[in-house]
Amino acid sequence: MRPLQKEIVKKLLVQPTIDPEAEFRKSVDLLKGYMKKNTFLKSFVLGISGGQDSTLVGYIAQTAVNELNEETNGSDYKFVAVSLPYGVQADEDDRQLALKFIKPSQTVTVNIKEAVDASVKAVEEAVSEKLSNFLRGNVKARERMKVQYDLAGLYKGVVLGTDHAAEAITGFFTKHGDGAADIIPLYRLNKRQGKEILKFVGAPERLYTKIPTADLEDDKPLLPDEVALGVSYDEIDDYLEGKEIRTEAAEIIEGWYTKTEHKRNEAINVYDTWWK
Ligand SMILES: NC(=O)c1ccc[n+]([C@@H]2O[C@H](COP(=O)([O-])OP(=O)(O)OC[C@H]3O[C@@H](n4cnc5c(N)ncnc54)[C@H](O)[C@@H]3O)[C@@H](O)[C@H]2O)c1
Ligand SMILES: Nc1ncnc2c1ncn2[C@@H]1O[C@H](COP(=O)(O)O)[C@@H](O)[C@H]1O
Ligand SMILES: O=P(O)(O)OP(=O)(O)O
Ligand SMILES: [Mg+2]
Repeated sequence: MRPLQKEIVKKLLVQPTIDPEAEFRKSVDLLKGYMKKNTFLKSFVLGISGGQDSTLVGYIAQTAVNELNEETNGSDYKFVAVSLPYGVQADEDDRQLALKFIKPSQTVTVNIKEAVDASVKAVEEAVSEKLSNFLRGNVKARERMKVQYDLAGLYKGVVLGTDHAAEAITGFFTKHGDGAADIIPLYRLNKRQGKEILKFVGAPERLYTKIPTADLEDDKPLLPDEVALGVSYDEIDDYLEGKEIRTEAAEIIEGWYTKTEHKRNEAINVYDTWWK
């Protein structure tokens, strides 16, 4: 293994192979255990995009809620699935399929378009400059984060995140946007391991064979993550499993990893040395 690869694999805790049933149970039990320990909490909140990762975390959350309600002979716990389109979402049918599969306790839809456009307009007017489509994309991700925290406050909940090893390694998330959450049940898994679990729980194939997209840029609708990153998830997954991959691909991954180190750390203070 390359020296940095060794370090990354150790840090991100990815196993070369998984038992999907055991890993599914681990994530469900994490959520249940956290609720039992923090008795004030009664709900999980998560944005459902119609993509692979939110389908999986949503299903894990609903399973945890169903089991908690069964075990307590009640209906106190709920999973709040949040649809957060910017205007009309191109892959809305996938979101509907994901919701049909998850069967969430509650669904909330908040169209973020007005809030995002108002925020962008205020900043542009203040600085007399335009924000690029890329920067506007990050405003969308942060607005989605804000709405999820509004709902968590309202429903005595925690916000779930979909970050996993294949996103963490590349820093492929908006800082304090989709990167902000209270619990991240997929941490330790790569992209193909998430697929394996979705297959195990019987999710519609379309949702785990779908091309991953952040879908944030107005001028590049449904832009595949792999195009934005310049490397495939297959290669990222192989790298995370400790396998040898093309040198060019390894260099791209390590370039993202190094550039985004700040996203995997708390805000920098005088005692920090990792950045030196
Ligand atoms: N279409 C797409 O696929 C698409 C579009 C937009 C964003 N994204 C995703 O969102 C991510 C967001 O982009 P981003 O990373 O440019 O924005 P970001 O807002 O997540 O991170 C950039 C911010 O981090 C801080 N920062 C940058 N370098 C730093 C450093 N060395 N030390 C400390 N702080 C630092 C700065 O505040 C900077 O504005 C992209 O990498 C991608 O994952 C995807
Ligand atoms: N359109 C969306 N509606 C609800 N939630 C969304 C939407 N787009 C993204 N999300 C949430 O953000 C994460 C990260 O998405 P990436 O595709 O990995 O960038 C996603 O899992 C949803 O929870
Ligand atoms: O986070 P999601 O659910 O949007 O999945 P993907 O990253 O595969 O688009
Ligand atoms: Mg997505």
